[in-house]
Amino acid sequence: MAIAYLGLGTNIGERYKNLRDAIDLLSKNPEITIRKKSQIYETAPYGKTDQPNFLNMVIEVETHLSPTNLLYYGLKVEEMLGRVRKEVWGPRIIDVDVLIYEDLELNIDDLTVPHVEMHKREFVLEPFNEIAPKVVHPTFKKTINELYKELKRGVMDY
Ligand SMILES: Nc1ncnc2c1ncn2[C@@H]1O[C@H](COP(=O)(O)OP(=O)(O)OP(=O)(O)O)[C@@H](O)[C@H]1O
Ligand SMILES: Nc1nc2c(c(=O)[nH]1)N=C(CO)CN2
Repeated sequence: MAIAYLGLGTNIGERYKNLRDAIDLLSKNPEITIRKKSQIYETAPYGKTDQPNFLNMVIEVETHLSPTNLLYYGLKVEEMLGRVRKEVWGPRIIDVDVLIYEDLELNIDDLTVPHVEMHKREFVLEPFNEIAPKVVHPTFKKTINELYKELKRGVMDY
């Protein structure tokens, strides 16, 4: 049994429903138990800025799935909700990212854990900090709360 954190994001269609549906599908998998859910945050688009605002949240799950199978199930949820991949960082019905999986650092074909960009993204760190401020980022050896505060202060240099 492992603890993992997933980031959810949506900026097309019925955004609240998209999050509800994604959580529903995640919890329908017998290998996944949702333990905590952050609030839903309305966030300005990061990276590619000429697109609608996002709703973002972070959830804590307990799972028997391996990191790769958790990723694949997240991709399946994206597919079931009708996401069509068009452009990197572009608009999406739902995005499911594996942020952290236990204290693992993995860099394999389809999966990099911790998520490579997570420490630079307020839309990830703010909800993550709400539900799990003490979780340690395995690469930087800093807590989510420390990373969040650093990002807010603008002192990140990695
Ligand atoms: N930790 C991870 N979580 C989710 N996807 C990952 C992760 N690491 C690598 N990937 C790969 O990235 C691909 C996701 O591409 P996607 O189109 O969702 O990127 P994006 O959402 O536009 O950008 P970002 O991943 O920076 O949020 C997946 O097919 C998956 O194989
Ligand atoms: N606010 C916000 N901006 C983004 C998001 C997101 O989920 N929220 N996802 C992106 C690609 O993964 C790119 N930019």
